[in-house]
Amino acid sequence: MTHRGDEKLVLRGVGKRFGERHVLRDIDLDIPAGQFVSLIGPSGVGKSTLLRLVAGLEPPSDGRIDMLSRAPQPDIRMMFQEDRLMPWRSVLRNVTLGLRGRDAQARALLAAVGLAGRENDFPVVLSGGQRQRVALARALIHEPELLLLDEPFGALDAITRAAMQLLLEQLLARQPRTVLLVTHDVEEALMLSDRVLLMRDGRVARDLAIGLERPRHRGDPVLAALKEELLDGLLAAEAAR
Ligand SMILES: Nc1ncnc2c1ncn2[C@@H]1O[C@H](COP(=O)(O)OP(=O)(O)OP(=O)(O)O)[C@@H](O)[C@H]1O
Repeated sequence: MTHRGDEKLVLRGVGKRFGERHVLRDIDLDIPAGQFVSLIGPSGVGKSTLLRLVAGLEPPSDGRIDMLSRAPQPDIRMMFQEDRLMPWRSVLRNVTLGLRGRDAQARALLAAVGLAGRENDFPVVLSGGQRQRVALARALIHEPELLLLDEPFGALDAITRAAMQLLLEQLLARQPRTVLLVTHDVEEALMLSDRVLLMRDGRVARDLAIGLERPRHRGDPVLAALKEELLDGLLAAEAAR
């Protein structure tokens, strides 16, 4: 489905309970088309749970989540810390999984993620960063209205991680998508996001607009000040657990 620019993700009074445990509460959010939003917060605060609710993998206990779109069935794709590729399928066949007649598009996407010439390789011979590139191509070939990223670069070394952040930024500049990213890395959130949500005690405690120009520079003093502010917020949220 082509990105039309008029979709919107809306959450109203969303809560989630697992038995007695109230993990998420009172989440109200409006995320317009093309916005890149990061979710940060202490471990166990409910970031992944929120992503799973938005993906429709689990129902909320309270409230509602709507993807307002002209598409009858908006496409939502998810990417995880593990690549979740099929080891018995080639790189190309992982990207075209469930699709027919899209080889040319898959090859072009693999070239865009830096894997030209690796189409016939199997995941086992790729590095962790390369496998995440395939996972990214596999998500993007569907031209999703919404891309849900659950710490997709969390298992990568710092340099590969920075390269993946840059790649994601470049791909999104060419083909904007609405993105929800869960990350523990405050700098990653600041490099990529239009908006950072800091979660605390199952709620959105801070909703910070990041108005920095792109491409962004890690040494930018405004970014450094925002980083400090978010780290302080994270530490306070951690202390309140
Ligand atoms: N299916 C489930 N059944 C019971 N409890 C669950 C379930 N899924 C998540 N939880 C609980 O909900 C809370 C939030 O988990 P979640 O994975 O969303 O946190 P998170 O913020 O993503 O944490 P992390 O940063 O460590 O990945 C945790 O206490 C977790 O144990």
